[in-house]
Amino acid sequence: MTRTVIAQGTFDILHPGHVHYLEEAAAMGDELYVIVARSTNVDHKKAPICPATQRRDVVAALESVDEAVLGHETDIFVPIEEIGPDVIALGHDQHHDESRIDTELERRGIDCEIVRAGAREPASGDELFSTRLIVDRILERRGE
Ligand SMILES: Cc1cc2nc3c(=O)[nH]c(=O)nc-3n(C[C@H](O)[C@H](O)[C@H](O)COP(=O)(O)O)c2cc1C
Ligand SMILES: Nc1ncnc2c1ncn2[C@@H]1O[C@H](COP(=O)(O)OP(=O)(O)OP(=O)(O)O)[C@@H](O)[C@H]1O
Repeated sequence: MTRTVIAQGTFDILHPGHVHYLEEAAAMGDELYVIVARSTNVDHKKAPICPATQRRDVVAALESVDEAVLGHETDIFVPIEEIGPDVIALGHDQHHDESRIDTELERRGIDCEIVRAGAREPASGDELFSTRLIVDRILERRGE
């Protein structure tokens, strides 16, 4: 019986933190689907720089990822219903409330575990494991 895992996020400018999260998510099952957030749904921080199609394509190229899909425009549970995962892997710092997701999964009759992944060990030297920090450094170095 194949154990299907779903991971999700913005994945704007890919970095080792993303790779770590997706490798951890992949290790939770046999196949990993990644839902890439639509730019319009990223409302809890600055909008992504790269379009969703580009962000999906880069995530899809990662070895740990079996399939990357564009998220639904308005109902984030549609891809969950379509894929029917055994596990939803949340990122170590993702703002989602597990109990709220759990309640909605139950309401929709979706039987699926929610597991939070761990953080990548802190960056060493001048490595940046955060899209926001990468953008900040670009602005700083390019003199904006
Ligand atoms: C269970 C689940 C399903 C999601 N499905 C979608 C979706 O269908 N469409 C979408 O645009 N975003 C989807 N998202 C992503 C959220 O919209 C949110 O933007 C994303 O979690 C951003 O997290 P980040 O700040 O870690 O990048 C989903 C998130 C979760 C937890
Ligand atoms: N350093 C990290 N260690 C482990 N997981 C990470 C790390 N950075 C991001 N992730 C995970 O990758 C997923 C997508 O995160 P997101 O696209 O928001 O990247 P981000 O670098 O955290 O963005 P930002 O820095 O702009 O908030 C989330 O589940 C997040 O928890």
